[in-house]
Amino acid sequence: MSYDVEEDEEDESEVPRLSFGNRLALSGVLSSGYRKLGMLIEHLETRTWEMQIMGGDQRITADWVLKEIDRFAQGLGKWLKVAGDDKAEILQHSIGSRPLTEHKTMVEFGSFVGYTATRMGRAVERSYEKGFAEGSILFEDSRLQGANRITSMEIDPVHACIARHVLDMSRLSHIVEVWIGQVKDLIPRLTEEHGDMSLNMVFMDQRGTTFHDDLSQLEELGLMFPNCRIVADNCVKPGSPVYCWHTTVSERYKTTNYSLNEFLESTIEDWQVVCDYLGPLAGGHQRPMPWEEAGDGGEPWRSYPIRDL
Ligand SMILES: C[S@@+](CC[C@H](N)C(=O)[O-])C[C@H]1O[C@@H](n2cnc3c(N)ncnc32)[C@H](O)[C@@H]1O
Repeated sequence: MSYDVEEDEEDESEVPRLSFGNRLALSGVLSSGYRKLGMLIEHLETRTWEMQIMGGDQRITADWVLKEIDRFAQGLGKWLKVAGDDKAEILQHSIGSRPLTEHKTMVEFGSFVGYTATRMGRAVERSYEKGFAEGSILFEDSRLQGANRITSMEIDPVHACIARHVLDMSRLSHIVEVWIGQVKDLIPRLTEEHGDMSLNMVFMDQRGTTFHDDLSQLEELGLMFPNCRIVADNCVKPGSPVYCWHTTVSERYKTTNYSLNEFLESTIEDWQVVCDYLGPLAGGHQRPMPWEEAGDGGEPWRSYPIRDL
């Protein structure tokens, strides 16, 4: 198909030639990963439009958006690296187990398309509805007086824009905010915006090899309230060995390592590591990092048998 602009006889050299034929229009510029995300948005927009013309506007909810993303991901070549299926169950339970006391917030590291951000936002919204109906949550508390209840951090601006759009579609933008940047640079902003000990839930889903550094920054800045729940995904695939070692041996954490299947992949095993932070004064001395403990003559720490944790 060609979209050549008709040639203008007066000034031929100045006429821009817009042609898909010569591949000017983005093809080759977008990676296949981004193209798949474009297809996801197209799927969601088309399904939304279909619902609207059928008069089902009120059925477009966060749960519906999550189901549509699941449906899209089941298509051939459309798998998405999101925490769905069994992984979502653990996350959902963790959110439900943390009370929404005033001035407590939750954070996600790695938004991607906003799938878990939507799940977390919906879980919080459900708690508001329940708490407001029972009278245990005041309406003003539910909005934290203007501040968001969940912050999701994302390094890739394209992913961040998609996540914001998905949250808008799910009508959860008043609960979840997406911040663009690297987790390590954005963590200090949590202290500025929400204050010390403001976190009661953390979902780690960025890059496994940085989990332990990001966790120690949270500890150093005193951001986690005692009993803060930390759920870390993809701990075996691609893997976060130092984080698994630290959370398992440190006396500051009560940790359970769950073995489960990857989203929509019944033959691929992965771990979600769930810890409760017991507070800065918990336990005796802090154990050194594995490479410090192994020393020069010791067994290289990389050969530490992760399955013995
Ligand atoms: C596995 S995906 C997150 C999936 C999402 N939590 C879900 O389940 O719907 C990982 C995301 O983390 C982002 N990411 C990786 N390293 C990061 C970092 N250091 N800071 C912020 N985002 C990061 C990636 O761009 C990617 O979008």
